[in-house]
Amino acid sequence: MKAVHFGAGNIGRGFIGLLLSRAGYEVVFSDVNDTLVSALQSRRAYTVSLADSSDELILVEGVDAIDGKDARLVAETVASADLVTTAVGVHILKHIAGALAQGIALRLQAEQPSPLHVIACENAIGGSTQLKESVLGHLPVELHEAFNRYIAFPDAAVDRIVPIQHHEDPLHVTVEPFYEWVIDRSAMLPGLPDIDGVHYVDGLEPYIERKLFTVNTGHCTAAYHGYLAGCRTIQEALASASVAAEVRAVLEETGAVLVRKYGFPADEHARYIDKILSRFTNPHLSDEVERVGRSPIRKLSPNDRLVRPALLALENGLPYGHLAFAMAAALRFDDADDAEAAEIQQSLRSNGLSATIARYSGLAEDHPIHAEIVRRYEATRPHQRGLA
Ligand SMILES: NC(=O)c1ccc[n+]([C@@H]2O[C@H](COP(=O)([O-])OP(=O)(O)OC[C@H]3O[C@@H](n4cnc5c(N)ncnc54)[C@H](O)[C@@H]3O)[C@@H](O)[C@H]2O)c1
Ligand SMILES: O=P(O)(O)OC[C@@H](O)[C@@H](O)[C@H](O)[C@H](O)CO
Repeated sequence: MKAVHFGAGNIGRGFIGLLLSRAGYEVVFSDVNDTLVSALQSRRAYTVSLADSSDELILVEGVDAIDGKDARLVAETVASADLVTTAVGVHILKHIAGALAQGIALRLQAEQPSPLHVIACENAIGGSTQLKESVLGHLPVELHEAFNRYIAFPDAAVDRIVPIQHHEDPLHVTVEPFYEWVIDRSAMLPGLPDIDGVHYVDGLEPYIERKLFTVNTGHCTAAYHGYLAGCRTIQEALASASVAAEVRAVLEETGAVLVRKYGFPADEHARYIDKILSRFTNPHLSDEVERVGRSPIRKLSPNDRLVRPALLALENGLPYGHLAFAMAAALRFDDADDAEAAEIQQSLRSNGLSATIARYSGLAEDHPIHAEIVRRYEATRPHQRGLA
């Protein structure tokens, strides 16, 4: 069995590639990073270690790589694969869609095409569905019926913290011991063998929202407030009592939404929050606030980890003030190396606070959450780097 995995980065090697290889797949990574591609091609293996007190080194063998810039080669490799997965970043999905569509078109030429599952392992609601829409846009209408019959794009939720890291060996990756990979079985075609370690569910929404609105909302809250407090890492941020209190407060807000919406038992959800906070403070990891806060435009978008739970809170008459405070801190995330952070700062200078909030969050200027973000923003100052 062959899997093509787009993105030989931290999650690609440290999570998805590892599980697929253990499940018996020959994993072919497609990446645009020449260093990673040539190292994988020459060694056909890499190592993973766990961020705990063990010194276990996991060897992942039988892997290969192709140059993701070579669309023809990517298409041919997809044409002969049993499974396609991605971990490239949700904003990159549209860039891989063309070659993926070419590969799918090649498969669909066969008299009896073999089914294919394409699973986006990104931090987004409906990542595979978004990829499917992009791929469809590259395919002629006459292929759409066969496409819908033979190609499935089940949505997924993936959870494993893998910080940016630098090792002498560019392929080695250290990952936290915890992982969770949930796939929407209801969107799958018959015949794909279960992958060990994957949790299959009928209906992904509770899983992706619980993960995104707890792990990722808590994480970016720590990153944005930590950044303002002058912290370098998430571990440092959570060592600050004021930042840790904000993170817990935001998780109480999203927790109330999740318990109301999905009926999770409150004590079970409280344990889920505690477990996540303990993962953030793993002393064997050092995770920079710039990574966790990266792409603030994406994180402030209407369907993502801050605005969506705040809207659900408002709809249900629940509090959202700490979520608004995290959004205000996101607007102060002034990382010059982050193109989205730089764009927000430019918009604040050119268009002002109110228009910038409306533009990136989708919240109209007379929306109550918009007003709360303005109030919270005005209570912090950029160079103060401390909680108001
Ligand atoms: N790191 C984590 O803790 C974590 C956990 C869960 C989910 N995620 C999600 O997984 C995704 C990847 O995150 P990551 O931390 O592994 O990032 P990463 O930067 O380490 O890896 C992304 C890889 O994609 C490659 N890439 C970029 N454009 C490409 C293209 N056109 N074709 C093929 N490859 C391309 C990059 O070269 C890089 O190797 C993101 O959506 C992220 O939100 C990350
Ligand atoms: O990858 P992002 O930018 O969506 O979010 C940054 C982190 O919160 C994220 O990568 C977490 O480490 C991960 O989602 C844990 O499962």
